[in-house]
Amino acid sequence: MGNVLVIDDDAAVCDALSELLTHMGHAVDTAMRRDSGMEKASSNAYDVILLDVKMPDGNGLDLLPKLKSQANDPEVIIVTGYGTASGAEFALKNGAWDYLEKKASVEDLLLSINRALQYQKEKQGSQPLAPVKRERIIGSSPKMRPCFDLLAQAAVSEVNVLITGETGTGKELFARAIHSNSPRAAHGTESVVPLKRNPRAEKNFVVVDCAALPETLVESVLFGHEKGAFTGADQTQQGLVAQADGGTLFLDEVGELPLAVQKNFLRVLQEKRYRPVGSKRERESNFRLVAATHRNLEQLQQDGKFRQDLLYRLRALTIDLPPLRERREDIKELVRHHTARLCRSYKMDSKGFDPDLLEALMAYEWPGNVRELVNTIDGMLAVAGQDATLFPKHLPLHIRVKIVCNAFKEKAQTKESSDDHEDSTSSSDADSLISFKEYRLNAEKRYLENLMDGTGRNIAQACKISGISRSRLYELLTKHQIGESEEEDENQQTG
Ligand SMILES: Nc1ncnc2c1ncn2[C@@H]1O[C@H](COP(=O)(O)OP(=O)(O)OP(=O)(O)O)[C@@H](O)[C@H]1O
Repeated sequence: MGNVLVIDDDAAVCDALSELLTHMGHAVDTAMRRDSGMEKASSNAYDVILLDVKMPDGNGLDLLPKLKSQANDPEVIIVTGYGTASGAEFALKNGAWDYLEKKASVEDLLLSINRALQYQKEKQGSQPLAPVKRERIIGSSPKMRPCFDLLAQAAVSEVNVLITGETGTGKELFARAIHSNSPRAAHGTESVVPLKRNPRAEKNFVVVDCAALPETLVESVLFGHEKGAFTGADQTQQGLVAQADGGTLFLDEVGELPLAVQKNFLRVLQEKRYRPVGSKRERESNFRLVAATHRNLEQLQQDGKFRQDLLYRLRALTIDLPPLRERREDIKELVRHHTARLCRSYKMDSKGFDPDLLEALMAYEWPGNVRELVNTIDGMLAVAGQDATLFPKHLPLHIRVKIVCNAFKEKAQTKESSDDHEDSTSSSDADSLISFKEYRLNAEKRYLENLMDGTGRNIAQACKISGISRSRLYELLTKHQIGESEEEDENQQTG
């Protein structure tokens, strides 16, 4: 029998589930708030947790990654009165066992609980997977944990793996780690074709950048060609599929593979046989496939740009890497790791970090994810030179401006919501309310002041960031009596 925790703010639901599950022989605890639920989950090893979504102290779904990162990895079943497709997607992507509506039948709920308990029992009895070599992959946040679990599973099996995630989230890093943790790396041989033909090939991990394949040469690059197969083919050439024999073929940006090639490649994937261009004979290649994309392959398939049968084949095991903004806890470790690495490679002394800088890096959204962070550190090291400590002033201007503007927006939002709150609680304050026009003017002035401070009063930069034309910006600055930099003034007068 299992240990179950019910987190639900409705006392009647807690009582009914507690009675039902206790009657079935399970040990049941209940919590009516998120914080007390989290406290209980941290100090007890539950097998299954039933989690409500709308709680008085916040959204229950936000607890999911933390609950899943508990040492015993409990199964979490979301039981909500307000089911939505996006809620269900979020829940499943974050490791929930199931997503049920409160109006579901008791039988459905019990079935889900029993299956989760059975899975937990079998998991406890099975051999744990050997820990994987992390290589240079940094990340200990709850969002990264399921990714490392899947990496471990992928390393010990031969299934095709699809790695998804925004640009710069570490897809290639994961693909390399799957290969180097697999038996294929241990038995790896040097590629027969000189590595300079494919600088990203190491041992028998072979990278195919589908976005960079010239359309007319795709087949030849992948499958090779015979001498004289086409104009310019003055010697027989081995393709990347042949190079990956005995190893791993990494199809990066697989969404860009031309439709015509997708059909051929599917056959190669199924049969592990290919025919070089101009050859009558088929050859064998025992490669293992790992593919990656930042695009939505399902959408591409619906738009007729990606074959459904290939999609089904590719995603036997999918690892979805989270964007950096969803795992900000990892930023400090990433900064330390990459700064130390870059300093070593530039033969520089290592750097210290001003606490304000780390805070600023944690506050930024990082649309280019870890790659953008690494490039930013690289740029900061160049600007800092021999300075022993990195400060926010070493950050690129566009990042400093974004951080300042975001902070301002947040402040404005907090103020707005506290104003709303005051409106709803106090009608006697009506005298102090201002017109919408006045409110908008104040907000406009605050935005401009912030923009000018953030850009160091640089008009060109301010226009670029705000999207406001130069003449309109001058007009607004004059209206609100805000000064721009003298240098810009002079340029304007002489220009
Ligand atoms: N978890 C991580 N730990 C340490 N470094 C990372 C991590 N994720 C990404 N990086 C670094 O970020 C950069 C980009 O990583 P990578 O090329 O693997 O991303 P990607 O998702 O394949 O990008 P793209 O979709 O643009 O090809 C590399 O310098 C890599 O070392």
